[in-house]
Amino acid sequence: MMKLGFIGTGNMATAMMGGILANGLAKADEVIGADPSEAGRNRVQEKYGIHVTDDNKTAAGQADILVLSVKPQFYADVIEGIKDVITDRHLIITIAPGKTLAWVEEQFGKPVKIIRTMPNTPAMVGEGMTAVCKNKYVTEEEMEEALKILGSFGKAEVIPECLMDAVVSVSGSSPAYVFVLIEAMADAAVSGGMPRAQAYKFAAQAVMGSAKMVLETGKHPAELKDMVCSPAGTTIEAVRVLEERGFRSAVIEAMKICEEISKSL
Ligand SMILES: NC(=O)C1=CN([C@@H]2O[C@H](COP(=O)(O)OP(=O)(O)OC[C@H]3O[C@@H](n4cnc5c(N)ncnc54)[C@H](O)[C@@H]3O)[C@@H](O)[C@H]2O)C=CC1
Ligand SMILES: O=C(O)[C@@H]1CCC=N1
Repeated sequence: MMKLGFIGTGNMATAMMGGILANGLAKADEVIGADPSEAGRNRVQEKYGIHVTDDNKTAAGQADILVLSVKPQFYADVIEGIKDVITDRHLIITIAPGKTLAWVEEQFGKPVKIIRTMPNTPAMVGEGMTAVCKNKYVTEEEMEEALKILGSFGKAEVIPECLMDAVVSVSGSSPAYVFVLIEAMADAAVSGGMPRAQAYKFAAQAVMGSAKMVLETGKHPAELKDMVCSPAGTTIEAVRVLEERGFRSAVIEAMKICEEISKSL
């Protein structure tokens, strides 16, 4: 069995580990996480029983597949610190926005197998969406192996690298916009008299069901919207106000900023 390492055991690493361990793609004993923060290390150790260390080199040396799960700002320093122990045995998985295959390769300063991905936190509940691309040193078999691991916590799809910034916006960051939407919907339901806990459940289930309809019916979202809007009914009035307040444009403009920031990192 391959050993799996994580440099940085924060939110995204924790979400990925959860799916990988729950689906038996690795045993806790085969996973090691490195993090300078004691609280961060304790969290994953208590939750999953994996090995932890405060030394990135130790984790990198032991791992066959190594996920760089730190913020993009720390990538250069982290790579500088581990590159000596990285060999042609290693498969490096990146999850940072903006960090291209070419840039990461250059930081290592030698031929290294790199798979660039963009996951999202719904990985925590097995409903992640991960975009994947690779550099020329990664074989098709290694890519298959990586897709199995990344597919253990949701959907994983190969895309051309030039789409990665759009992916950051549409699936990497988008859970945050959806959480804001759910929170706002629940606030309105509370204002209508519903207890808060129940309001979150109703709002979240409606969002999940709507997403499932898009994925499973193959119908255009506009057609699905029209099916909800009864003539002279309640929904079309809600849609009218959303359009008047620029809901659609707010989403698009927010996502374009997100994409731009990703490009600049
Ligand atoms: N949170 C999300 O929804 C997503 C995050 N990402 C990417 O995942 C990466 C990690 O993000 P999060 O987990 O959200 O951040 P986080 O802040 O939760 O976790 C980062 C972890 O890295 C540790 N760390 C800091 N310096 C380190 C070093 N020199 N060596 C080892 N560990 C170090 C921190 O102590 C922290 O535990 C980022 O590149 C982010 O862009 C990608 C997709 C989604
Ligand atoms: O906010 C961020 O920078 C990361 C990348 C995608 C989701 N979270």
